[in-house]
Amino acid sequence: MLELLDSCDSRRFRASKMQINPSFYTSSFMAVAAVATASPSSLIYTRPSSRSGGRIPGSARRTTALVMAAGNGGGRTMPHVLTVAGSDSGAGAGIQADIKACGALGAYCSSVITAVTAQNTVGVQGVHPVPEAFVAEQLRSVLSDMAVDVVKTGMLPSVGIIKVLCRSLQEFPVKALVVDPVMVSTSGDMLAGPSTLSGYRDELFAMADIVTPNLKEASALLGGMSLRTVSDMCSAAKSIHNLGPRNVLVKGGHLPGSSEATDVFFDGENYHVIRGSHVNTRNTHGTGCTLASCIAAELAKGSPMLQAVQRAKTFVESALDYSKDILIGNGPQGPLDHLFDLNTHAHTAGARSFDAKDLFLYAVTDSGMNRKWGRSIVDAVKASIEGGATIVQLRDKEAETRDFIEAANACLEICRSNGVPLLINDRVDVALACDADGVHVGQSDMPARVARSILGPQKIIGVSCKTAAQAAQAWADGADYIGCGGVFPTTTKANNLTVGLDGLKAVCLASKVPVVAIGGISAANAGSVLEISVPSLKGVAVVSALFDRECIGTEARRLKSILMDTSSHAKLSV
Ligand SMILES: Nc1ncnc2c1ncn2[C@@H]1O[C@H](COP(=O)(O)OP(=O)(O)O)[C@@H](O)[C@H]1O
Ligand SMILES: Cc1ncc(COP(=O)(O)O)c(N)n1
Repeated sequence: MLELLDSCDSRRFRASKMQINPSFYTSSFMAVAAVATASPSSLIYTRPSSRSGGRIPGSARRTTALVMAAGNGGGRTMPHVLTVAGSDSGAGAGIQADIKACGALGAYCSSVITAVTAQNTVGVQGVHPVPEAFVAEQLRSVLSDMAVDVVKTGMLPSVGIIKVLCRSLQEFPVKALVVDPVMVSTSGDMLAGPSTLSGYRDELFAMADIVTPNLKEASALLGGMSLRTVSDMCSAAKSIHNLGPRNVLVKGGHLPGSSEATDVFFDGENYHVIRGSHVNTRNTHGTGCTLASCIAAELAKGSPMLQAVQRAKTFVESALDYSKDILIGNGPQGPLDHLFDLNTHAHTAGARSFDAKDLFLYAVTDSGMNRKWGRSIVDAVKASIEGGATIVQLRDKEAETRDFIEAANACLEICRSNGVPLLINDRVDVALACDADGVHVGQSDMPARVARSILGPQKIIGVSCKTAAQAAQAWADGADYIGCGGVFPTTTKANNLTVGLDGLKAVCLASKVPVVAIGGISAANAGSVLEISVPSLKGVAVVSALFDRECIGTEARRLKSILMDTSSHAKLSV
């Protein structure tokens, strides 16, 4: 019983972070409650209905899975995206792109195939839709067995298939639905007939958390409206929003005469013009599928919607840039290399998985502050992640080693289940003992070079630096990032020299590794820090602005939104 309620709580924790589709949680909670009050054996031995072809019917199957998972002590779950889309034999778009994109972002991707296409870099040579009943059967197979977080749709070749999908989603609610209304391929070939427009408008959009049409698709959905400018894209986003989805992203990859790749995001209240650099390449086949899959993967990982969209956009831009010279096929539209990150490091055996974006909102704990507010380190870390912290560092200069390891293990569990790295301040032994993601060392702690030789190539190492020379040394010693500060005066660290915004800027300009700013940073000045606008500055680290506050979650949310606003307005590369 306790385990069941625990798992329910952690799901609700993620739900509140995503702020989408609460019905999923209601139904999961009810399923858990039903299991908790029923005899487990009566559920495990539910007789399969003949209509379901010998399988256990959906809802009972789901509750059975919960019982079994709880009975097994609960395994490690993964963020899970189900893509419902067409197969592209050339593997640049469709199901194949979706699986690669989700994999690259750390999400598991199951697939329901709606059509098989014969396709390559020249165009689409043939389309073979899968019968509706078999699409329904695939949906039931996946949704009745696996805890899918997010469903992402691609090519839905007929209204019948759209209706089948809607019925499945009503039977098996998920946390979020991402709809990419695929109609025409980059090569100009039709992938879904005009009759699907009514299916999207009348059935699927009302269930969607986000819809991601390109310019042609947005125009078709709006009866042929002409879309030539960003302002047209905003009007289109609003009109499509009126059709029912919670959010709309109109993609401007094909905006005529633009030197930027500009998309418009509309959440029903605010417009966000998301600008990216236009990559000059023939390899743009599958960008739309990739973008929607990345949004789905980020949502499954717990990101809020706007952040998911921004991360997806950055991923597509990086993939395009990395793949711009790749030669696959002889036609005009080549594919992307979704696994560019893996392939960039493929030559470095055991490459570590540090992502500089994780430095965005860096929470550094303080044992004294937690004592003062009467909360445990675990509760403090949990609240900071709930509020949006992207990396956590445990800093405790007083704890007994045994207590420190115990606390680190408990925090690691929370961090891992939320995809947030956990670093240990100074104590390389504690990091090794609990297999944390890495350490952060100061100038008088163990030298980074020694820490690297002890921890090996895969762990993350950060070093505190105040000068360009220290930053150069940290890089030479194998550091992954540096923390630069104190930027502003602070009471957290005695006798800490303040470098100011100018000192921070000088270090950022000199550093060959990503930088996080630290020292006296709070909601009042975080924006001014990011505004120094040096590409190596990836985020801010905060101590008292989170942990010396009554409500850590609220403060983290406030800081995160300030950072996101500043970075999107100033078009910073954080
Ligand atoms: N050449 C490019 N350089 C940079 N970003 C691009 C380029 N082409 C498309 N994008 C981006 O890729 C994403 C998919 O857009 P788009 O190509 O318009 O969709 P689709 O593949 O559905 O036609 C968008 O975020 C868009 O801005
Ligand atoms: C099976 C399938 N699904 C989607 C697309 C759209 O991708 P793109 O617009 O890049 O051609 C495609 N070409 N094939």
